[in-house]
Amino acid sequence: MAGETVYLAVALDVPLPGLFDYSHDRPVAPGVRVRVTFGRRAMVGMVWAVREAPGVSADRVRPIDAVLDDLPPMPADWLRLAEFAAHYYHRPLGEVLLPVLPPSLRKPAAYTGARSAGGPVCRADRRPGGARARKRKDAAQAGPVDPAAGAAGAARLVPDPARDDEGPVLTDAQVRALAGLRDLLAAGTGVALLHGVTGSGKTELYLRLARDVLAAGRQVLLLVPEINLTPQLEQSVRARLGDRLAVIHSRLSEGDRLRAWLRASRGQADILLGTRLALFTPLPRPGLIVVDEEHDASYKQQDGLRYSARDLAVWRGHDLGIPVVLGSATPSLETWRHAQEGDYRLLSLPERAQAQPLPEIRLVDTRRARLEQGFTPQLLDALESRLTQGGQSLVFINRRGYAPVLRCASCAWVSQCRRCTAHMVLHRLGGRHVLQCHHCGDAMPVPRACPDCGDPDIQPMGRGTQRVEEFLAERFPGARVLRIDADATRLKGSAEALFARAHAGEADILVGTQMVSKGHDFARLGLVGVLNADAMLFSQDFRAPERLFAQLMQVAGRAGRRQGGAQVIVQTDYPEQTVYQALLRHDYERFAAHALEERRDLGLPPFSSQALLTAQAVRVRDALDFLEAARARAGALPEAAGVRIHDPVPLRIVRVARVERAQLLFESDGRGALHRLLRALLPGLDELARGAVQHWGIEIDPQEI
Ligand SMILES: Nc1ncnc2c1ncn2[C@@H]1O[C@H](COP(=O)(O)OP(=O)(O)OP(=O)(O)O)[C@@H](O)[C@H]1O
Ligand SMILES: [Zn+2]
Repeated sequence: MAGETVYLAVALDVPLPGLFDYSHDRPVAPGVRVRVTFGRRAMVGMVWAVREAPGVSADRVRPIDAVLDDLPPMPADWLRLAEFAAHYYHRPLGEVLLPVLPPSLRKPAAYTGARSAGGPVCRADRRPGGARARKRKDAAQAGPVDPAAGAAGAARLVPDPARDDEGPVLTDAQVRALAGLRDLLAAGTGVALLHGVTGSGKTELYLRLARDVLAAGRQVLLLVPEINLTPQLEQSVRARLGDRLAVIHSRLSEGDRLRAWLRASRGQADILLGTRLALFTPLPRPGLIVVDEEHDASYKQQDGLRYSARDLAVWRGHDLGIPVVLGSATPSLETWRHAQEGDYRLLSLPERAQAQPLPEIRLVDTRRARLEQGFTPQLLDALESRLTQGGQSLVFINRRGYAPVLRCASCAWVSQCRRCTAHMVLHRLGGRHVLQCHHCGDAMPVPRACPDCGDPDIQPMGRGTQRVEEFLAERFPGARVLRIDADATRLKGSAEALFARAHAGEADILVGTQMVSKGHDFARLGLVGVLNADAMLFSQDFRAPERLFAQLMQVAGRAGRRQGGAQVIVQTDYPEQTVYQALLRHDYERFAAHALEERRDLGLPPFSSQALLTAQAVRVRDALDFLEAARARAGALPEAAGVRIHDPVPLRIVRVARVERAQLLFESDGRGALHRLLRALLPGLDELARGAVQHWGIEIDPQEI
């Protein structure tokens, strides 16, 4: 074969549609990476197909620079997943295939130069603990080989049977749910929603099910929403299922990420635990996908390919013919509806596993209260009495920094970002205060006096985690107050360290944002206080109540997991709102029924499908004009039948880093009509966007509107 020119259709991560033709002297299998020159840049691309003739004239086709044969071709099912994602999210293939690989596999520089040593894969394999060393270790650790499971050729490993009785005696509800999950395994396909209240032992069931899958010689993909939840789960998995585990998330070093990816994709790891990006790891023996806290917004990628890892997990499971388990105390309404309609099998854990009752919830009406730094006397009293009893408390406020805005007492000046339509947030940094914009990252010192009128009396308004921390430390001098938020955990390793201290009981009062609200199992936590929940109540986003309810249920669920008598105090101006009334009764179903009815009346998801066209320009007028033109063009297409096209509107925070943004919402009752319209519309939009529009993009199933 060598010598004959073939043409390779190569996917590249460039913002241009289509594939790019290169030539080579022999065919290269789809799914193999190649190094090519694009314009003047060296890039890593992926071969998608071999063609007999190029799509452009042959003398313009360049040869590829090198075939990167340090890995076998990406497997067919992985290529199908990427192809589906590209198609569904309306993106060029190259913008899916390459960004989802570990970074070192898509950097041309990693393969050139004397020190590349044959590329990152070879380097990883040569390291102590790399593949070769691993192989020996794995062989030594592995249990007996199960001859019956060897159908696919590979030697299948059975976990050590002695581990079988580990773990608690299951509750009746767990036994029933586990039987349901095992039915799914036996059937080899299907989606289950494991709806279990906080602390009901969902994790325990994932572990039991994973054991079955491992025993059959298959791999488990276990997705969690947040990096901070991986250490806790990693520990349980190792303790119960052994060390054939790989962990993937975005905070790993490139080397660690590549090694974990290699171990999973070579079948050396039986369990892959990770955040959303782990979904795109090839698995040679997949047997089960679990998506824990499936409702969590972190499963949605918010830039580049705006995919939902939860939705793609369901697709991948179906494509592979393996079961998918979605777990949550507060399922997304999309998932809940699937379960109601019978598309997903609903399995419920209505009670906590350790016979602890759910915490008592109190709504404290802040309209009539005398507040001290945002705290009602009821909450302060409750904190006080927990302190005396030696219990731990959590004050939850979803706002980081010291205060959301600085204001002049005598004129109208407020700390406004120069580059965004947003306030600059006051932060304490070391011993000083600075102003920071949460949208563009701009920072500036706090002015000594009002820049407009010169009055030195400028005051912080409202409060964030830092101010709450400061207040509590003053108010309760003996208490150890520990703040956990994005600022406190910025340094590598600091999140682990802070959570370890919280878990070890080295804090009496935790102050935290949503980071602390999910998944954690703090042993002594008996009181949760919620400040400022109302901020989310009246957002224009139709999903705001759903998110607020889920967040409150989650944070409430941190309390009293090991001891009774736990309490949750939610301060609100609107105790009569449905969200709070349902929360009071821990009643997800009531909330979901109410919210679904509203969505049905308004034709909103899950009763319709949505897509959002966004545009950016220096002036919002230009973005709006473009969207208006797109709207007119879309409306004139025959595919527009059955699709509702809304009016273009500026984003709520219209300007970020001197760029103004607007959006146009498409909605239809059926998914098909919406996608047909987009497929007809999108290819022509670049032409409309010429001139003032800097960027436009399409987002399918947007989560924030
Ligand atoms: N059958 C059981 N008997 C006793 N304890 C159990 C049982 N099942 C689980 N547990 C324990 O109960 C606690 C809560 O379980 P787990 O973390 O699995 O709940 P969860 O439903 O995942 O909670 P959340 O949704 O709040 O994260 C854990 O400490 C777990 O070890
Ligand atoms: Zn800004």
